[in-house]
Order: sequence, then C-alpha cells, then structure tokens
Amino acid sequence: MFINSLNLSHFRNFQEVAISPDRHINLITGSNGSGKTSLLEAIYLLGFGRSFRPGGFRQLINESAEQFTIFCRTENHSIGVRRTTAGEQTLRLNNTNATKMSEVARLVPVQLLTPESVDILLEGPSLRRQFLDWGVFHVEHSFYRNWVSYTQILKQRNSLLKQYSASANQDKYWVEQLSHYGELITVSRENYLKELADYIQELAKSFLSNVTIEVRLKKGWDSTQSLFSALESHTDKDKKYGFTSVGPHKADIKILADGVDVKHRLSRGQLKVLVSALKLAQGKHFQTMKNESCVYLVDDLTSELDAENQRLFCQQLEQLDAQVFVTAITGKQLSDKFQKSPKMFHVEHGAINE
Ligand SMILES: Nc1ncnc2c1ncn2[C@@H]1O[C@H](COP(=O)(O)OP(=O)(O)OP(=O)(O)O)[C@@H](O)[C@H]1O
Repeated sequence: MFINSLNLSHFRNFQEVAISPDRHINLITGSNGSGKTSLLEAIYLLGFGRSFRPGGFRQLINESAEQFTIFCRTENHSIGVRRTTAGEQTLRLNNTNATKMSEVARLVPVQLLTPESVDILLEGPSLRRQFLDWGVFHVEHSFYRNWVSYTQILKQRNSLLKQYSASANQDKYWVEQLSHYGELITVSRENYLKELADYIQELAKSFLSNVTIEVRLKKGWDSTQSLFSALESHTDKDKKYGFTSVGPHKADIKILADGVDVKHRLSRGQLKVLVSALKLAQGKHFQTMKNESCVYLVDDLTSELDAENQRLFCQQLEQLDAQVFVTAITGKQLSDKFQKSPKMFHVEHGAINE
C-alpha cells in the first residue's frame, strides 16, 4: 500500500497542508515541536482509528478549529476521516460513507516505530497483544469478527458477574459462547505467531547476531485445559471478583533471549534493536502473505539506535520496498543511511515544504 497524496486540515498544529509522498523513503525534518510526529500520527490514525500518543481525539483537533480532516489517496483507494469536537466521526471510503473504522484500517496497514515502542518488551501484556493482533487482523479475515463477538460476550458476562445475577445455567451459556469464540481467536493467534516466529528469528539474527530469540504464545489460560474447562474452574473466583479472569483477553507473548525473558537479558539498547526487528519481521510476513507492503512510520530513529543499527535498519527497510516516513531533526542525520536518496520534507510553523 502506498500513499500518493495526503491532505490534513486542522490536525494538531497544521491548518491546511497537502503532500505528495514518494513511494519509497520520505524523510521529514524540522526542529522540536514543528509537527513531524503529528504528520506520522495522522497516517497512523488512518490505520488504527486512534493516535499512538496519550490523550483523546480532541487533542488532535487544532486548538482554533472545531474539527480535523485527514484525507489520503492510495494507489487503489481514497480515504477520509473527520472528527469534530462534538465527538462525531465521518469516514469516507472511495467517495461513499463508511460505517466502520475497521473497514478503513484494513486498507491502511501501518507499522510504527517510536522511542516508546520498546515498551512492548518492558510493559504489561496488552501492548504485546496489540502487536500480535495487528498481524492476525491483517492476515486472517475472520479474526476481527470473532474478536468483536468475543469482547461483546465478555462484556455481558462480566456485567452479570458483577451483579451476581446469573443463574448457573445462564452462566454456562455465556461460558460456552466465550469458549467458542475464544478458541477460534486463539487458533488464529497461534497460527500467526508460528509463521511470524521464523521471520523474527531471521531478523533478530541480523541485528543481534549472538543471541537466540524465541517467541511463545501464552493463551490466557492454563493451556493443558480447554478454554471451557478453564472458565468453568474459575467461575467461583470470577463471581467473587466480578470479572472473567481467564481467556484470550489475558493472552501474552513470551519473548525470550537465550531462554530468558528479554527484559532480564538484553540491554536497553538491545531491546530497542529487538523491537525494530519485530516490526520489520511483521512487515515482511505481511508482505509475503498479502503481496503488498505496509507503510512504515519511524519517529526519531537517530535517538533510538546507534549508527550501525540505524544503517542496518534503514537497509532492511529499503529491502522491504515499503513506503517509509521517517523523522529527524536534520536531513544530515539520516540521509546517508539509505542507498537511494530519500524525498525530503521540511516542517516549520505548521507548514510542510517538499
Ligand atoms: N491541538 C493542537 N492545536 C495546536 N497545536 C498543537 C495541538 N496539539 C499539539 N500542538 C502543537 O503541535 C506541535 C507539534 O508537535 P509534534 O510532537 O508533532 O512535534 P515534533 O516535530 O515531532 O517535535 P519533537 O522533535 O520535539 O518530537 C507542538 O508544538 C505542539 O505543542
């Protein structure tokens, strides 16, 4: 997928900007606070329906405006997202209204690497689940439907658990439903991670040559049991606490370096390198499966990796033949890391000069 043109209206510190990115590498430069990350954020929003920075969507609307609009043309589609301060959202897909953000997100596969991406390896399981589910969502069409059904049922069961109002029979019905969709979700995750593991190992080897990286899915319940049995055996506890304590909503990925949790084995710099390898692996797998590439958004690479790893990362990105948006304070910091000269964009006072 390639973005041929991008228009932003009242998004963060931009009033009206339009750019025509290169199909390969786009280098966005500008001083602190100029709007480099905001440009990446707008593209990310098309692929995820939300920002990667804290704060609600209202923070994304320019302080002097009532709404923002992001509009982009890819090689096959035209996509628009508008959000107003009143909370309304309008989605446009190929000149008609779309109802679901997931319809838009499926067309905009985005990989993001920022200084915070290392949290995938350092923080709790939810970021690792998000990482995993991005891939499953894009390669396994039924996953999203099953996930939506699972989360709706989970919500209903949790609210009954909180009210102590479900009879044993009623609860059994919800447990059956949960385990049906939960097992489907988990099979999709297992299959995906099995395939992705080879890509991760190969890429991790080129960045961290003397470490063996391994990934394993933790399903979210004792994997010697079926989900149904696990849910049943936790029912008393779940009634006491008012929520469902096992299931794929609690899944995690164990990421090991030489058999030890990476966060106890690798240096902070090595963790950053590993997270770059994970993102490249996911993009490469996506490309093999879908026969198209994702868009890479890379914020502040020079503060993340040392010069050699920057060179290696840029080289790998170029080999992927993906469209890349990478930010730096000055062009000099990165332009020599790519073999082909990047297209340069300079951001200043809410304007972007090509
Ligand atoms: N809703 C908003 N309305 C107007 N300006 C905003 C809004 N939200 C953020 N800004 C401003 O937009 C500017 C752009 O921030 P951004 O994080 O994109 O900059 P950056 O170029 O990535 O900076 P750095 O190099 O420091 O990371 C900041 O000066 C910020 O204060």
